[in-house]
Formats: sequence, structure tokens, C-alpha cells
Amino acid sequence: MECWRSGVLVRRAVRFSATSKLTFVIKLMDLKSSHSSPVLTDPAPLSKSRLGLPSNMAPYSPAASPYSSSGLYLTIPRIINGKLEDVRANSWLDAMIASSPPRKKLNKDLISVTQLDDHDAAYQTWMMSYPSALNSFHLITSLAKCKTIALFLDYDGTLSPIVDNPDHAFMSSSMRAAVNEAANYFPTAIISGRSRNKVHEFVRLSDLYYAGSHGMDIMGPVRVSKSVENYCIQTTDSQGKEVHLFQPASEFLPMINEVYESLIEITNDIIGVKVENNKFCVSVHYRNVDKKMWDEVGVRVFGLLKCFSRLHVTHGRKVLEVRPVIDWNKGKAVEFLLESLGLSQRDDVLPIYVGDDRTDEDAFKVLRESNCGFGILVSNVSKETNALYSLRDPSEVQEFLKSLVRWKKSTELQTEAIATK
Ligand SMILES: O=P(O)(O)OC[C@H]1O[C@H](O[C@H]2O[C@H](CO)[C@@H](O)[C@H](O)[C@H]2O)[C@H](O)[C@@H](O)[C@@H]1O
Repeated sequence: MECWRSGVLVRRAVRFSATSKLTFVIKLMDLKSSHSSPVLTDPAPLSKSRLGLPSNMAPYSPAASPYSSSGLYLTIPRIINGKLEDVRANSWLDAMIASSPPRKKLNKDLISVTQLDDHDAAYQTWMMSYPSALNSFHLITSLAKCKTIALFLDYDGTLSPIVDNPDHAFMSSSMRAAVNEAANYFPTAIISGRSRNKVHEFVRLSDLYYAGSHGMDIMGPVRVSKSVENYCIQTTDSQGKEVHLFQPASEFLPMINEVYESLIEITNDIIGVKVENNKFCVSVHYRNVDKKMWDEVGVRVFGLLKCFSRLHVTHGRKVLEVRPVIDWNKGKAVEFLLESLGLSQRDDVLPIYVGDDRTDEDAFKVLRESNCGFGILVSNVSKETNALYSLRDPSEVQEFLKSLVRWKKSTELQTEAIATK
């Protein structure tokens, strides 16, 4: 594959795969020319010294990249001996299938009783390690006693069910009411892979915080914490309220737009592909693509990305996510929001993160490792995870949120009764 020269944007014909024998005209960037690019010459956009934040906000380290420098191999997590391990895969298709477990639509007419039993047995066994947050509710509330719960919620697959058309992933009004009530009682943030504006359009609630682009676009409270303040732009939200905007990947914006245009161009002949601009990242959906063409989608996306050394691809639910290679993710966003809210490093705070996707694992891991809160994985299939508890689907998430509010109201009533005695 050839790229462009001397930092000048040119269009070139690129042969993507020997099998398809198709030639596409796309815009590409030359790694060599990167030295003359204002976007690429800068060091990583977020560095320890520049941000002045703890080591957990350190810049991206190539050694930690899931991709080799050649871009030919990627590491994907697989369950080996019951543990999450990185294994190398050189097949796009393998990786895409491995990281996109099928949505479980049980058609009992088509699935044999044995298959159903096997699935249920595996799920029940898995739930012994990741118990239902509903069944464990008393344990959870005993942990939360005398503490402030901070709620972090993923959007797709957590607050809205997974649907074929990403533009139609609407939240039910009952879920909206449950989230709204929860936000009245607990500091609450939505952390999504979507652009912040888009997830806000879906949720349409004002009393919570939003982090879009997998945490790379955070609108949070104006906070006294000096450590985060310097990296934020003070602005006002749609209600005119003063807020802080934190966008650690802002210098990637031109590159992301460039790649977005190219991805549309190189995939427009594959039926079912949808390319979504999520501001600081781009999603290439293949949910509606014939399975025989998944490989081709991967070849084209990874082929294009070879020419963008500062972008990489992660896997979501039947989606390839193109992202800047900075050490920033949903886990970092949780830490940042806790810090902004004045809730970090406090024994009287219990952060709870609810999510369904691979990208949510970063947040689960942060909570698990800091030992200050926990994750709840939304899944109706067994999966290796850093979460502590599980919920089957968004309807159980809704029930969990309502239960938390009921519990909080009753503890407040009890406190009031004691105080008036
Ligand atoms: O972090 P999230 O809020 O979970 O966002 C992750 C991606 O979610 C969306 O895609 C997923 O949901 C779609 C709607 O149900 C579904 O069609 C798609 O197959 C899923 O991957 C969203 O469209 C992506 O941009 C987000 O990155």
C-alpha cells in the first residue's frame, strides 16, 4: 500500500486485498510525511508533565499498544485457563468475531433444548463468580452504608438495548425516569463511546455529567481541584450552567475527520457498513454486513490505519472503533470525574460503574484495582470481566437503579426519624 508524500494530501489507488481485487481511491497519510504535519509532529497530546496529574494519566506507551508497529497483528483478549489473556491474531475475521459475541436472540423454535440447557448451565456457573447485582442488593447496600454512591453508566447495551441501527438506539421513557431519579440522589455520569452531543440527545437529562468518545470528551463540574483545572476549558452548558470541558485528544480532531471521510469512501460499496463520527473516534459498524464480508471490512479499515500511526482500532459489539493512541479511556474518565467531583481517594465514596462492552472493562479495572468501588457487567452470556457483579440486560439495569433510589429514600427517612426522636 502506498501513502502520500511530503505532507500534501493526494488521492491514490490502493489495492486492499488480493481476493477482492478491488481498487479504491482513498486519502492516505504517509508516516514519513508525518514530520511536517502539525498534527503528527507534536508529542502525545497528553503527557504526565503537561497534565501534572498522577501516573495513571501518563502518555500512551507503544509497549502497551495492542498492535504491533507493523499493524499486522493485533492482540485480543481471550479466556485462557479462566483468565483474560492477550493472544495474537493475524486474522481480521477472528478478531472481529472474538470481540463481538452475537446478540443473544433465543429463538426457541430453532435452538435445541440441549443448546438452551448448555447455555443456561454455563451462565449459571458464570453467575457464581459474577453474581446478579439484584440478588446481591443487600450486600451492595451494606457496602454503601454511610457512603456517597457515585454512579457511572455506559449508554449502548446498558441504558438502551442493542439494535441494528445505531441511530435508533433510543432509551425508553421508563429508563430515562429511572436515570433521572438516580441522578437526583447520586452524582451520576454517562460514559459512552458515542460523541458527547449524540449521547446527550439520546438521554436528554440535565442533572448529570456526560463523557463522550470513550471518555475523551468530558463535560464535568467546575471543580476546585487544581490538578485537573489546568487542562479544562471553562464554558457553559445548554442550560447556561458553568462547566469544565476536558478534551485530551483535541489535537486529533483534523485527523479523525480525515479518517472518517476516508472510511466512508473505502467502505461505501460494502452493503450494511455504517461509519459513525463520534468526534474523537470513529465507529465502523458491521452488524448489518453479510458475515462473508466482515473480513473485507477489517482488511480495509486496518489497511487504512496502517497509514495513521497515531490512531488505532479497538473492538466493540460488531463495531471497529478507530481511536487516537493516547492513554485515555473510560477508566481514566472515571478517575477524572471522581477527582472533578471531589470524590476521589475518599473512604466514604462508593463508585459503581455499569457497562456491557469491552471498553467498559477499563473502568471496571480501575475500580477493582483501586479497591474503592466495583463494576457491574451487563451481559446475558458468560464473559471474562473485571466487574464484580452482573445484570442480564437494560431492564435489569433499570430495576437496579430504581432499587438504589428506593433504598436511598428509605435510609433518608430512617435518618430523619432518628433525628426527630
Ligand atoms: O460506550 P457505549 O455507549 O456502549 O457505545 C459503544 C458503541 O455503541 C454504539 O454501537 C453499539 O450499539 C448500536 C445500537 O444498539 C449497535 O447497532 C452496534 O452494533 C453496537 O456496536 C454506537 O453506535 C457506537 O458509536 C459506540 O461506540
